[in-house]
Amino acid sequence: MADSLRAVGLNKRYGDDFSLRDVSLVVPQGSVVGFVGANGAGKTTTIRAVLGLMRVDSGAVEVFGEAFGPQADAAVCNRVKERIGVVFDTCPYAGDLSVATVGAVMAAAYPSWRPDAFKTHLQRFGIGARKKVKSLSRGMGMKLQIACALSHDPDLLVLDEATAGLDPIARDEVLDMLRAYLAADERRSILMSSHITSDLDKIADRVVCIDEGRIVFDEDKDAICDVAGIARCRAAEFDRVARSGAYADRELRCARHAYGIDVLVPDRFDFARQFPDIACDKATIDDYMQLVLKGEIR
Ligand SMILES: Nc1ncnc2c1ncn2[C@@H]1O[C@H](COP(=O)(O)OP(=O)(O)OP(=O)(O)O)[C@@H](O)[C@H]1O
Repeated sequence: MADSLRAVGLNKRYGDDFSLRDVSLVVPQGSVVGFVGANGAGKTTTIRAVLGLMRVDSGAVEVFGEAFGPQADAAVCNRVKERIGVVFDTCPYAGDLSVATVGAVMAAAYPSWRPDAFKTHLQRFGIGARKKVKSLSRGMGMKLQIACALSHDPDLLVLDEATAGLDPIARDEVLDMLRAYLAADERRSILMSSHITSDLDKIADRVVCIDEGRIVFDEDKDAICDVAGIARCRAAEFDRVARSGAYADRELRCARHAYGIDVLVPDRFDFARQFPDIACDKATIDDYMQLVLKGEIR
């Protein structure tokens, strides 16, 4: 299938403090791409860049195969924008608006707006239509944004920390809604940034990690959560693994603890065959990120 979103070589400099450096990102149709990274790594900046909400110094973005962004054809961009649902980490609607008025504003902006779907999502989230935006808690504000984003049947959802501020039950409910959204049309796709990597574990197909404005890995989720492993070594075992010739120079990442050394290995099944006496657990996205970003290289 084609790509819903393709960003190539994005560069953006914010003074001397921060730059996006050659950021490329692809969201294939029918897939969920999780976007992770530490605070200040550049996730929101990248998302704003791909949504055309800021000018980049160089690079290109295509959405649904069309050039997209401040430099692209305005009519094309407006058409494309109608097919994107966006949720930011803070509620963007004016505080004095009622929830019903937010719905009316969305209906005017999106020809594909479905009032019945909006009503259903609000009911599911327990948000009263008469409530003022300013009276909503942070979690309710996020739910309102999610209800809005899903009610115009977008082909691409871009979620920046959309589950932040939601309790675990609400997060699971949102993940269910996202699964239903995807199941309704196989071409739909999602780009979602999150610090709650257990959510991405449940829904993502790929995980892209950014650090200090650069993409540091772009991996199949199963390669991280099913295939990769964390070997729990003692010092002598780690030496044996590192000298075995099974791994290239600088291929292993490790973290030393008082009780031993955790080593990220790319394939835990292969590791178990070669070193059956050393325990090797599944990796989580958090383990993988920590070791790739902060691990000692061996
Ligand atoms: N308009 C701006 N002007 C100058 N610097 C900015 C601007 N917007 C963001 N930055 C800087 O860019 C860097 C990346 O910020 P960004 O919001 O993209 O990070 P993030 O990965 O989304 O972080 P978090 O997880 O904390 O939300 C930060 O150092 C931030 O201070």
